[in-house]
Amino acid sequence: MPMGWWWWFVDKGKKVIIFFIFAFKLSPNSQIRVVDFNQLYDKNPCKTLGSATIKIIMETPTVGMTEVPGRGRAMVALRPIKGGEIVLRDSPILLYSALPFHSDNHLNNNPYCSNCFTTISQPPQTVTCSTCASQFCTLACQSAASTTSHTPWVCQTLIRLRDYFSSNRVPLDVQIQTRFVVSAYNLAIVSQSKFQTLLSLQGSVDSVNSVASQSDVVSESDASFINSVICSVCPPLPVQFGFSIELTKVLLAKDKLNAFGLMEPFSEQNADRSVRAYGIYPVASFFNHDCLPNACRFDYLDADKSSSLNNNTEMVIRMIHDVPQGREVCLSYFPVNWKYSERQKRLREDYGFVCDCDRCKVEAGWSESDGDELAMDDDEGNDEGNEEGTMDEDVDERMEGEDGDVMKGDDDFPHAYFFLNYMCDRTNCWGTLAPLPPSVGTTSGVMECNVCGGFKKLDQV
Ligand SMILES: C[S@@+](CC[C@H](N)C(=O)[O-])C[C@H]1O[C@@H](n2cnc3c(N)ncnc32)[C@H](O)[C@@H]1O
Repeated sequence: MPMGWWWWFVDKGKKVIIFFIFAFKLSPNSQIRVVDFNQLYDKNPCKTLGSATIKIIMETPTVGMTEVPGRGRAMVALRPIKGGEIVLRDSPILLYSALPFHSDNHLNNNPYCSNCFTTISQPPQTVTCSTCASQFCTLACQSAASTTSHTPWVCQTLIRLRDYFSSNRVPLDVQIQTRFVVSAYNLAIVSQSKFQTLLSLQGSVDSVNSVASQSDVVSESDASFINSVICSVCPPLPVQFGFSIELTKVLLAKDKLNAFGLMEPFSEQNADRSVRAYGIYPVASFFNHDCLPNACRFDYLDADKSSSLNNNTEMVIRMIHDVPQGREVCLSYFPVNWKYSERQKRLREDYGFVCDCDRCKVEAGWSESDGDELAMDDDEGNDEGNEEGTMDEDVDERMEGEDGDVMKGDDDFPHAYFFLNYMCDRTNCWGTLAPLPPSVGTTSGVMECNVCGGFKKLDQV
């Protein structure tokens, strides 16, 4: 609940000065918005202040965290929520590149800012670190990074790791995990409180091991390898951070269960869009999975950064449709058109649970070929473009039957409604559609795709 105090006093008998101090014990999605500087002007004793009256609105929290047996922490609707309503804006405590180390110095191979991961395809825009040659989108971003994601320790570490990985062939997933561990230890250097937040997220080596097959748990040998590379190659970490193989393994488990994949820019020509960066979003991490989600996430990495109001790394979670109070709000951890066996495999091996959502209950009774009508693997049956096992909701997976033949009879396929209404049908997209935020009490008539960013009117859907 919000608690507020305010004081006012008269300055030389003419001006009234008011101070507000608020203390909060709120769910993380609550916001204060300064909405109107003048609205109270005529009704308020602050009249003599003219335009200095500020109205502060506390938005009622839409979701709150609770424990759900068998599912751990979960986000639940605290009141009826409309389709399109924003239930969370979350900033990352940690972002790291999903590209190999050798790509770092070449804008053609790695056209993303090393700090905020916006696309910087125009060389004149680029700012280059004079020590390690990492690229940044602006001086301001580089300057912000120097005390957060790109400290002197990271800068020196990158130089050495690029050298190391250019002369040793190491699989991409291990390079990406190494980037994560470096970012996580750097987080311990720059912010103990954020590091503790990272440690408080779901994920221990045991929890992943419990259901997953042995081949897919946080690999003991990968963790040892990454640990030894960081010990032997990187500048030493301050002793008090307790750098150890055990901590490295725990961190990798947190990453596996909680990292969100942030995708490359969408293009209809590119069926193999992959991840540009991963992010740990501490509150968004509390959303559980459902194979027919009622909310989806949007990111705006390539949004115009010229306005100081635009925080391009913020994640926005919006409702896909209305839900009643008390309903759990869930995301899908991967594109919703994946077939039953793929979804079960991913959730079991990477997230350590067996999904028994309503959709899985129905599809469990289908034959494999029924599932094929909904989703398609690549030729080897792999989950193309989504090999990192993290919450890559946006990864492209094509749904078979593009001409509209995906729908089975209603009895076999009760969730047909979801696919018709909330899945984008643009070539190579297959994102999820959610209404734009509603204006007072009404759902907006325009749907936005969380992958291609396209808009559709509800009556076109
Ligand atoms: C990103 S976390 C979600 C928040 C988590 N429940 C917590 O307590 O912090 C992912 C983990 O939540 C649990 N989880 C998510 N969706 C679930 C579901 N549908 N059924 C059971 N467990 C689920 C699994 O343990 C999974 O590894």
